[in-house]
Amino acid sequence: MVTSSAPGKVYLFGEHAVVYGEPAVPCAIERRASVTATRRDDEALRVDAGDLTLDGFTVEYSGGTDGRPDVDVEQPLLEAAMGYVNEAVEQARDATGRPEAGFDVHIDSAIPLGAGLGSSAAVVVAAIDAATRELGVTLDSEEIADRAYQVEHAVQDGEASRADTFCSAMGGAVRVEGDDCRRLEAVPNLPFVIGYDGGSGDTGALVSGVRGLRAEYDFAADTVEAIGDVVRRGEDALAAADLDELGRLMDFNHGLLSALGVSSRSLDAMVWAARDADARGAKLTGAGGGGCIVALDDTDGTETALRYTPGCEDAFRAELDTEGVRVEER
Ligand SMILES: Nc1ncnc2c1ncn2[C@@H]1O[C@H](COP(=O)(O)OP(=O)(O)OP(=O)(O)O)[C@@H](O)[C@H]1O
Ligand SMILES: C[C@@](O)(CCO)CC(=O)[O-]
Ligand SMILES: [Mg+2]
Repeated sequence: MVTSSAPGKVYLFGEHAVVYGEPAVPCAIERRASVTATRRDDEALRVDAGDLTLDGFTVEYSGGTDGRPDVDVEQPLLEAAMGYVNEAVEQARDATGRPEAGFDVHIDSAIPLGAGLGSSAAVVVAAIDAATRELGVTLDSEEIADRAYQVEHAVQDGEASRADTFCSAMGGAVRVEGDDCRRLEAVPNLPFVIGYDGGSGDTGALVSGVRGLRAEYDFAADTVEAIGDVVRRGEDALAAADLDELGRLMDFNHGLLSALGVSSRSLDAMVWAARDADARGAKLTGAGGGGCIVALDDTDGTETALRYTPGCEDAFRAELDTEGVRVEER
């Protein structure tokens, strides 16, 4: 039995545009998904994902395909929900040359699902690490990041960047531009405050929406490029530890994401609550549609304001997590 964990993330800048080759800067946060993998005697995969729906469910895959959950969930919904774990186990089998290996997988996560905090990447990264170690193979973080990216790419129908998975595997603040992924060193203290509307967005559908707009309208393609420009300016502000400029650029980034149709009423309400509370800046994080915003504020103002904002279900401070994937127990 091996338990590994990996962090979620917020985007300081650049989600969506990163899918089209613009740079992005995601930052790992101290909220983790833990995955325990235990080798089985047969080839089956049994997944126990207590956080997956309101009640959670357990599903057993015999030979990887025809499993049924122990609650009444429709097959397409089940496949959508199980896709990430299934593919992560396939990657572990491939990496170890053990296509027949069966596992009991238990997932325990403090990252809300589909809310822009990278729950899918964290689960996939932790699952690949735990399952490969359980088979006696230790992959380095870069290989885990790469294999986790293959999973997101497959499950999201080819609509994924390396950003979430690289950030979760490596930890810290990272910069991703196409296949070029690196950790940013000497990052200033970033006072992140997160607002969560209790909802979620469908990453694949939101990415497809942006792809469609970009193909249809030149100005939407220009908007994607403008996000890239914001990120490049943001990197300078980050290097200069200029939090006011970072905040202004986050505000701008939110406006551009909003133009691309990936914000929502509650995300906008939380962004405005943060701005009214004198946050240095605020934007949605991740795919959008619902879920979380991230603000920069070193005072308690934004957190307090978010608590009183209709539509905001939870507000909390998030520390940068400098550690990526790690073993918790074996
Ligand atoms: N605790 C969990 N247990 C099992 N599966 C999980 C868990 N957390 C996330 N997942 C998988 O990840 C999916 C959500 O991924 P999705 O990419 O839509 O959102 P996200 O990663 O949270 O947000 P974003 O990609 O915008 O940062 C879930 O539907 C599920 O398949
Ligand atoms: C929307 C997106 O840019 C971030 C989702 O967290 C998609 C991706 O990069 O794969
Ligand atoms: Mg995701």
